[in-house]
Amino acid sequence: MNSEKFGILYDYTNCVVKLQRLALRAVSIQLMKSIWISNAWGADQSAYAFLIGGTFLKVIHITNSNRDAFLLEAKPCVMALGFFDGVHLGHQAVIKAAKRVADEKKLPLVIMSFFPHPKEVLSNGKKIVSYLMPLVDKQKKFKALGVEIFYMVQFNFEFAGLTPKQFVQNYLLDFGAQQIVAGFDFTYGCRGEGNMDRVQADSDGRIESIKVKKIEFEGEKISSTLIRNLICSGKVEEIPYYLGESYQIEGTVSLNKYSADIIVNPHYSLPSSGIYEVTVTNGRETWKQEALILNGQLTFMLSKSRKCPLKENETIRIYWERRLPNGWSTSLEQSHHYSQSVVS
Ligand SMILES: Cc1cc2nc3c(=O)[nH]c(=O)nc-3n(C[C@H](O)[C@H](O)[C@H](O)COP(=O)(O)O)c2cc1C
Ligand SMILES: Nc1ncnc2c1ncn2[C@@H]1O[C@H](COP(=O)(O)OP(=O)(O)OP(=O)(O)O)[C@@H](O)[C@H]1O
Repeated sequence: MNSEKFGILYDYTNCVVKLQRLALRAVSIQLMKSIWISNAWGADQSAYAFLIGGTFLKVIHITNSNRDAFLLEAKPCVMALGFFDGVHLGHQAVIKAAKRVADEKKLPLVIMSFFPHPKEVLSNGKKIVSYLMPLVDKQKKFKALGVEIFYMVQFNFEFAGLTPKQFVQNYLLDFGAQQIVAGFDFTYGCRGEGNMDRVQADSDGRIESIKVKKIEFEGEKISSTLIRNLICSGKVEEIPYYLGESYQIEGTVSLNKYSADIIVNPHYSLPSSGIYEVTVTNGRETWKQEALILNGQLTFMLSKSRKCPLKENETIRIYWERRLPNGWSTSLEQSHHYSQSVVS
């Protein structure tokens, strides 16, 4: 074989080998990406784009095993950090501060969060956190605040054991964080020893940090825990001061003869037993409604005077407005008459 022919053959073989390597890498990245983080709010893949109002929020579930594959795509960014259950007014202050910096620096706004809740994992499952909202609602709120990428890192004992410096190097720097933003009480790394005052040192001076001051209402720190407690004690009318809006849940309608049972979707919290005024929307109509919670079951008492807007099996959104004083038996009685007239 002359040298020219050999050269062409060599180039060709080299090219095929390179293409094969590239294809293998692409396949292995896809395989790595498809490794599913278990139990993550019912989502079914580890990376997907979430379309809201014509723009996308990229959601990426990171595990120990797929981390390296996603690193290949990481770009310089401004990153806000925390669990953010409910995306209350304190969380919004953090995300808005991060958005301002992202806009100034012309960098994408990224959130790095964790799942399951660190308290659940670190208590060995003894502490169950009753979430305020499922992932899909959190994503909508993030998107509305201008977040472009949402990393959800699997929180397990191996991750919890990272030293503060390892976390900063392997997760913040490696994922492109140039600036991080978190609240005054954000901690990271083994035993929660890292805090916002040592980010510069842990990143060898490569990440700047902004620590957002405590956001309070009437002298109390606004927190997811406080909102969970308000729900638990039925004080739903106080929630907008902390959340910025009424507490919302979603459920599916199951019509009975005299009432409607609402099967609440997973990862919402239900207020304590009692009668409440709620606003309901089914996408076609929005109306005020009395709701009864008894033994963890949510039931609507239907009004005698108006046609039932609910349809069997439809999904509705419920806004918790206020707890009503006693007198629910009267309403229930009315709903009996009402439903009878509809059914007969
Ligand atoms: C890599 C890493 C390791 C952590 N290890 C611990 C730990 O060992 N003990 C602990 O109490 N918290 C630990 N935390 C949890 C944090 O203290 C904190 O709860 C978590 O980052 C969520 O922040 P947020 O509650 O402010 O949203 C760790 C956090 C990170 C990011
Ligand atoms: N009231 C607040 N003011 C300022 N920053 C806050 C406030 N609440 C939370 N943050 C910040 O928001 C991020 C997410 O916090 P986190 O999810 O722990 O909220 P939380 O309301 O304290 O939750 P929990 O009550 O479940 O501990 C963190 O960076 C945290 O420091």
